[in-house]
Amino acid sequence: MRNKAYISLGSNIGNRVEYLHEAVRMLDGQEKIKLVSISSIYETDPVGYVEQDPFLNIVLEVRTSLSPLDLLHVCQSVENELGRKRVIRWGPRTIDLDILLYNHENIESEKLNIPHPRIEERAFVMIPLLEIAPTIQLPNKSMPLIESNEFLQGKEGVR
Ligand SMILES: Nc1nc2nc(S)n(CCO)c2c(=O)[nH]1
Repeated sequence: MRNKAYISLGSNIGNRVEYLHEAVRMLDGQEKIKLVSISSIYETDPVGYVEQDPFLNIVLEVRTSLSPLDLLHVCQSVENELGRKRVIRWGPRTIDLDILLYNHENIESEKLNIPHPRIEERAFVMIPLLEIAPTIQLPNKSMPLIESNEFLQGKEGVR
């Protein structure tokens, strides 16, 4: 399995830890996906639609022989299996899986944008990602994320 991908998982309804564990078990159970690393679980305030409960977030590193689109389909089937109902866009969800990175590829399509467009604005993504991949560098960037991201450098808002 020569492809490396990073996946962000979040849950803010019900037994959040169990939903995360079950989603990880389902991903790792796929023959074409191998779990390599899993971050700590972070409790995070909701961003986007803020009238909802806090999330638990993790980031995984996986190896896979699946194409980005097929990996997306697997993530979507895990969401459906665990009862994700898109009642309110950006609203509460039992489980949410977002593909953050796939090798060093840039993918822009209707169904899939990689790197995930909001990686650099979301501490709930960057902190667990950097925990498991401290030297990660986003495609088309000349520096590692930890150096290039203003948010992480504490410069955000300082002009
Ligand atoms: N803290 C936090 N806020 C979020 N807002 C949305 S939408 N989501 C779902 C992922 O896009 C989250 C999340 O996973 N964590």
